[in-house]
Amino acid sequence: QAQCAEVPSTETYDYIVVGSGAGGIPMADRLSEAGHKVLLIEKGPASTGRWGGTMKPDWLKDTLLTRFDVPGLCNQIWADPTGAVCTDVDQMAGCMLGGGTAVNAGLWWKPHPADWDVNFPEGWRSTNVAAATERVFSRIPGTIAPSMDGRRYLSQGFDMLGGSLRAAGWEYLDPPNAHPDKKNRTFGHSTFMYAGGERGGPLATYLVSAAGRRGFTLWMNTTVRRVIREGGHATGVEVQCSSSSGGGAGHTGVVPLTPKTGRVIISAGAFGSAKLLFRSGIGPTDQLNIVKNSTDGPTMISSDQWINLPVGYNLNDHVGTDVEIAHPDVVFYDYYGAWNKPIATHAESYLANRTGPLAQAAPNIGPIFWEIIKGSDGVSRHLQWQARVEGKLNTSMTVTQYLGTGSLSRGRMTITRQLNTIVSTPPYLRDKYDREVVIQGIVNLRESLKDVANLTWITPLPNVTAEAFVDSIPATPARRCSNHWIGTAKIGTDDGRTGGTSVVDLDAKVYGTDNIFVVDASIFPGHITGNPSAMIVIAAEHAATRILGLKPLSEPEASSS
Ligand SMILES: Cc1cc2nc3c(=O)[nH]c(=O)nc-3n(C[C@H](O)[C@H](O)[C@H](O)COP(=O)(O)OP(=O)(O)OC[C@H]3O[C@@H](n4cnc5c(N)ncnc54)[C@H](O)[C@@H]3O)c2cc1C
Repeated sequence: QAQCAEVPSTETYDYIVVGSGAGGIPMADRLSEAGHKVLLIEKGPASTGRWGGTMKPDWLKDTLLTRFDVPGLCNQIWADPTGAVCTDVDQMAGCMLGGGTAVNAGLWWKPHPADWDVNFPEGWRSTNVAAATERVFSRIPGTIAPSMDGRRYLSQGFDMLGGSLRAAGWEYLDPPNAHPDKKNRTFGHSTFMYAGGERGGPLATYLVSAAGRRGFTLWMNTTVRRVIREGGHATGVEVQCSSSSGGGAGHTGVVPLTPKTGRVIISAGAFGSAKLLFRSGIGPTDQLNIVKNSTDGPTMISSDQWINLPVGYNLNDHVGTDVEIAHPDVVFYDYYGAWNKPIATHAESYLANRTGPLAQAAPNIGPIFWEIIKGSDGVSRHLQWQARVEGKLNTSMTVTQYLGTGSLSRGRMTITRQLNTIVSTPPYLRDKYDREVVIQGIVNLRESLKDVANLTWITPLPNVTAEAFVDSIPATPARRCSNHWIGTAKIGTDDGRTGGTSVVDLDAKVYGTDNIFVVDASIFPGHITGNPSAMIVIAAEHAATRILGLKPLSEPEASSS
């Protein structure tokens, strides 16, 4: 049994960052870089080998690598999520060091300007975040050729589908991240955050520089139960050893902030951050009452101190719509089988040089292609299509359509008495023009592929209309989820306490508080073109600059609370 250490009550921190995902790691790095004393608290265990992770198949056992390091094993999260994912969330979410960036497929996109400009407020537009974007892509450039010999393996699916799109007039981008503004009838190889043939990303960059600083402390296996506050001022956080984190050593007790000037940054993900706000008495009254009636009741802040904000509303995810095609040129590779029994020469070349199919993401992802379609409401909507070589046949490709920027549907997450979060209102296709664009995207893809010799449509079948097909798939997370959850603590100038929709202000500070911030996917007001992790890291970089620029609390602040 791992030990559970008491928190030393005399040690205080300038910043406590809760959650080590795409938002939390870069935030903790920037704050420590500025000379502050920073504590990063992660509820899950170590993931990649560098940080002491241990989960691995036999063929990695004599190496430092874990399953999270090897791109070709990223899909194991679907076969065996135990110990790596959150057990208090009804969706797939990484609960370990790195959060989603430890378990995801590593797709890594420089945002289209509209990803900021359509939904984010002034101060967070594409021109405002240009410096943050630069910084992120200089630290994590991403690659379209992850194998260390620069070769792309298993490219039959890419060649067939990419070649067909090209023949239909779609433009090839080399590479896509050199042209982030070109998202209309374009395609390219997938860009991954991988580096050196391994996962890379925030765990291999920002966390490494943070960990090298004396003022930085990392606790894993430690869950933050609540932010302790007096009115709108946080004084510390209450932590407990995580029960579900594979037995690593954690901490229990109350961690104090540096008196007066200390700050808490909540970066626990779209579900985790909302949950922590609820448990800290911040959110809609119906949700806070559920917490009050749970095991948290006795320690919950009294109801006269509750801050009524629309936490949990504005939930969004890309609506995923899968189509399946088959072509005799396409060759399936058994990435799932590579867990127990990788092809020997592929395991050898990966271990020796980080080359070959196992240096690439499962299950052979790409091409990625984009289209912008205007709904009859006049709103342009961005579609990203993501192909992978798997499906009903050995020659199948499944292609997922994500509806992103411009989508108007929203849902809601709520909490249960057992303190689990649930998607109580799925955000998918509630807006009729969102549905119209999803359908039109499929019509357009069929049209683009109609002259491809020997290509067969498996789903939808040729005699099914795109409309009937889209309507036949339930608008539920089980069928439409893309694992790109955002929006539960929206950023904006319309203060949610007085009828507005926003939970945090332009500095990512929770309305009604003077030192509690939320920085992660939760603050995104609306969805974006592609997979979100790079944009979340950019948002964290930008938020860090803004937060570091705030006056210390001991000095009077013009716009506080
Ligand atoms: C299977 C999967 C595949 C994906 N593929 C891609 C992809 O290829 N490309 C891409 O861009 N995006 C992908 N995503 C999405 C992306 O990973 C997430 O959008 C991103 O990681 C979210 O960042 P975040 O900082 O908001 O939260 P997270 O990365 O989820 O981090 C939150 C962290 O907080 C911790 N935490 C939560 N509550 C507490 C608490 N109370 N106390 C302490 N710690 C806490 C969690 O354990 C977690 O580590 C994928 C997601 C999944 C699940």
